[in-house]
Amino acid sequence: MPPVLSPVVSFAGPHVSSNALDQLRTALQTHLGPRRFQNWFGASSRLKLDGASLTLCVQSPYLVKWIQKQFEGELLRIAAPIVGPDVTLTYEVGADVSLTPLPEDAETSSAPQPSLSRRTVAGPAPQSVHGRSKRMYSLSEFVVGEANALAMTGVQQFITEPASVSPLYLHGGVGNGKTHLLEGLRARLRKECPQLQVLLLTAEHFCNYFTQALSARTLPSFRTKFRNVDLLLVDDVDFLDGKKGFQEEFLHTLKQFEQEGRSVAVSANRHPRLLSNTSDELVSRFLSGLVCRIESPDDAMRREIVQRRATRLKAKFSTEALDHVANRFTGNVRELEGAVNVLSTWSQMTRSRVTLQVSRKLLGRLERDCVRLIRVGDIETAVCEFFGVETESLRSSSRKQSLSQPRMLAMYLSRKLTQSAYSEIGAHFGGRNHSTVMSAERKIADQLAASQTIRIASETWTLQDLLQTLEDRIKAG
Ligand SMILES: Nc1ncnc2c1ncn2[C@@H]1O[C@H](COP(=O)(O)OP(=O)(O)OP(=O)(O)O)[C@@H](O)[C@H]1O
Repeated sequence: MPPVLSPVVSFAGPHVSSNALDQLRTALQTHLGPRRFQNWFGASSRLKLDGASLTLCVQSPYLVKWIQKQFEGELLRIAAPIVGPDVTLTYEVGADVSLTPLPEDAETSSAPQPSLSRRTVAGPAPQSVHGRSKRMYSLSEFVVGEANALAMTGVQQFITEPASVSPLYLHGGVGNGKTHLLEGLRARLRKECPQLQVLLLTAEHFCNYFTQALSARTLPSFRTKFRNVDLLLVDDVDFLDGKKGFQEEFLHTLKQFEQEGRSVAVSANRHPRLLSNTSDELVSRFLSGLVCRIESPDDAMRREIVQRRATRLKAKFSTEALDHVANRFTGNVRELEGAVNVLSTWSQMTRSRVTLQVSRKLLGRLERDCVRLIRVGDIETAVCEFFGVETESLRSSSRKQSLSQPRMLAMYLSRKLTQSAYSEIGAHFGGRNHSTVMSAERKIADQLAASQTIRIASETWTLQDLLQTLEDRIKAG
């Protein structure tokens, strides 16, 4: 809760004295605390007073919006006893206000940093194994298509009006751009509004800081440091799943941000409802903002990503080679980029253009070396976990719908994601024959065509979403 405002200065009457502005600044500082005051009303903006009319000069329209939301009410309340009850507030943009630039924010160590004293903190280790600084992602480099359009819109909304979508929850499979979006978001915020204190860190780092504060008995200062940031971005919040103590602390942080009108964006590898070992309270907080799913990129997006990366690496690809790479690595963007790296390195080494033939040969080797084989057992495990059923039950002869539907889905996915024959799949799921598997495959295809929905616990899923979620989890291992 913000401190209760005491009328530090008495009403100055209609003739505002020249030091009214000083009184107002002092009162603001007392109310906001020196750090926030300095940040928003120090060198970065200028207050002018003419009679009862107060003007705040700031550098960008973005800042006006932000200050209106965050401080206008407080500012007028504080100003009233000093300037008079008729006080009005207007804004001036583009005045000669000097903005104090933020220090470079990248943490230079991969180890969790015990101190949060920087204005912004990059969470995951931003160094490569070679010790060079990691490239920071930007939103302009992010290829947008149907698979991630909602997430990108959510991010843009967070930039213009964070509170309207907070907490923003981005989720999707491995390597499909969640970290890229959060880093891009931070970079854009810093550019648009350098005063904003934006903290980006992984959930794992959050836990490390918390553990350290606990053992050093510095919990109050740990919490105060979080209180000082305007926007909190947390990558990989699924890390908290099953970690009760950390969840409580994170929930406490979210609540505090909410109470103070500050905003949070997070990313995770799955939908909040699939965080099965996360408290209901935290899940419902995640659900209360904007939840956006990021899917694997479609053909056109993959092609665009390959093209851009090849250009960035100054490698020449034939059109057929570009298509070949884009069609070969469909699972996630990280793998796609890895493939382009291999071909670009070859191109530089040989000073030659990457042709279809070269691409086939090199990627054929790469795939043999790295493609993870999915087994029917992996699919079974994922389906059982998702539906909360035991393996024995799934394999049993029971025809209860609560078992037959997940069993049919597991069979359908086994056909789709493995090379196993109908008879092998049938044998795996309780010694059933091949025609049972064929019939399961047909039924699920029909249900998909009919856009059927399925109810799991209290949640209704479209079959398509459910299958995609299961696929992502299986592929992620
Ligand atoms: N739509 C996209 N456009 C351009 N590059 C992308 C896109 N999606 C992902 N990438 C790139 O793919 C790589 C992996 O992305 P990123 O690290 O953001 O994935 P992630 O979803 O956070 O994965 P993880 O779940 O493993 O943390 C990065 O190099 C990123 O720049």
